[in-house]
Amino acid sequence: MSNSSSPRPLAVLVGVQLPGVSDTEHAADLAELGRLVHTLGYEVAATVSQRRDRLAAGTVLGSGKLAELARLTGGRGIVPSGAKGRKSKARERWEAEAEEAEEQEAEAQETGAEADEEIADDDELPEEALEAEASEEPPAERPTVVVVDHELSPSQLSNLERATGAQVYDRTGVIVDIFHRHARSREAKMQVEIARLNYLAPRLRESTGSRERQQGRGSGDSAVELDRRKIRDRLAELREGLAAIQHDQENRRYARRDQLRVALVGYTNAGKSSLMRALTGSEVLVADQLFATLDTTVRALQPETRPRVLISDTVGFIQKLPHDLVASFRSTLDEALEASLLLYVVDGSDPTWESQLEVTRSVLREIGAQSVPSRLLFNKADRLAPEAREALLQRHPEALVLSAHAPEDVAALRQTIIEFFERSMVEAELVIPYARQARIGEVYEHARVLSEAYDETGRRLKVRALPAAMARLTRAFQT
Ligand SMILES: Nc1nc2c(ncn2[C@@H]2O[C@H](COP(=O)(O)OP(=O)(O)OP(=O)(O)O)[C@@H](O)[C@H]2O)c(=O)[nH]1
Ligand SMILES: [Mg+2]
Repeated sequence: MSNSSSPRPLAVLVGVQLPGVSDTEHAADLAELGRLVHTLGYEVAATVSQRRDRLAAGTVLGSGKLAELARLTGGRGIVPSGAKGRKSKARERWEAEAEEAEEQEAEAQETGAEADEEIADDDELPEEALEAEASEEPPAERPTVVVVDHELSPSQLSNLERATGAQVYDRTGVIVDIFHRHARSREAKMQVEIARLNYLAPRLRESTGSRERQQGRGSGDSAVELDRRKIRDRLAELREGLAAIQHDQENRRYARRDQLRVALVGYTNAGKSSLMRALTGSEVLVADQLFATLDTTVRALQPETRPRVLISDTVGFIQKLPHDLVASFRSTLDEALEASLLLYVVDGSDPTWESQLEVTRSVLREIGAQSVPSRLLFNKADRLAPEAREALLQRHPEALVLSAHAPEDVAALRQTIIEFFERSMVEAELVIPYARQARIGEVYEHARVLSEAYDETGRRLKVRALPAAMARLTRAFQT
């Protein structure tokens, strides 16, 4: 099938430019979708884009554009159906929650109207008002996958599959699949499976339903019910397993509570793992892929400081990140919540850095991390012209502009981190009775010892530590 220059299967991107979305934003959205699709292993062969008031309720695109898309994939361009379009119902469906959609489907089955075959095209703009581009030449090999840059209802998804003859993904589906592929730890795998089952459940219902309807109504209900029960059971099992893992993690986090902690947060591919590597000398995965990192890694800042500073690398964010996925990565993000300092990593060389920063801010706001002290880092400075660098600093004079690949920049960042903690530390004297010398290690772990003296009461240490750590140490060694 594939030739040597293009060993990847081909995909077509589909985007609808809705009112209020500028050309630049629309192009950036599609470019990002292309990178997601590439991360998933496909080559983008063409893009079909249409300007519309809203997504067509039945098939996203209007009939003309749908036919154009189907020519690329080799499909028929229409949804095989005898059913009349009933727009209002279709629109309701589009807006409805998955559970509601399910009820409507049952209702439609009863009245004999196939809800998923309703196509409403009358909200399409006149042909001349459309600004559409598709790649001129259809590729020699046909794309086998269509990826739509919007969240699709189960019926839109199956309508598009029938019209194009290709496998159809929506944006969420692509992200869920990438997460599935990149999950490494047991915890991440479980989190992703929960998100995936939640995502697949309504779609599974739909496709199972239509297959069974072909076999005769009624016969399928028990099978669908069985699938649902299986999913429910599996979800319960996963949640239980996850709760146990997360309990362990909470304990580990609790043990680290007094340590100096920094979390790298930011948009996917901004360079968080690269900075993590550079700051800690660890071998975390760095890749030019979206969502390369799904697990939180915690390592000490190198060369080690006293007390040591722990750095965590976290999962990246993306615009329109499905809520379920955010929820399932909650525990990863708790790491950020408990840090004393958040480093917001932004790819300064990306023309959409502002909206990427906004996405990061809003996710962190959502989990309540907006009050954690933070520092803005514009990464990939090696790709910036001096003027671009200036422009960034003009917008954010408080930011650091740096490159994860430049050792002197990383050294400066290390210094910034150390100074941040230095400013928040307090000094005090601890007296360690001779009887409790065995616990001296705790002092060294959480504080920096400035001087030592001995007298009849014990060892007198002048130390610097964060206020909370100091309070705990003082209590621990009180006579
Ligand atoms: N030119 C340049 N490339 C960089 C820099 N930092 C990171 N990169 C590249 O950007 C890509 C993504 O880097 P990662 O460190 O994996 O990014 P991340 O933020 O951890 O991404 P996710 O884990 O996917 O969220 C890789 O190809 C890196 O080599 C930099 O300072 N300059
Ligand atoms: Mg990473």
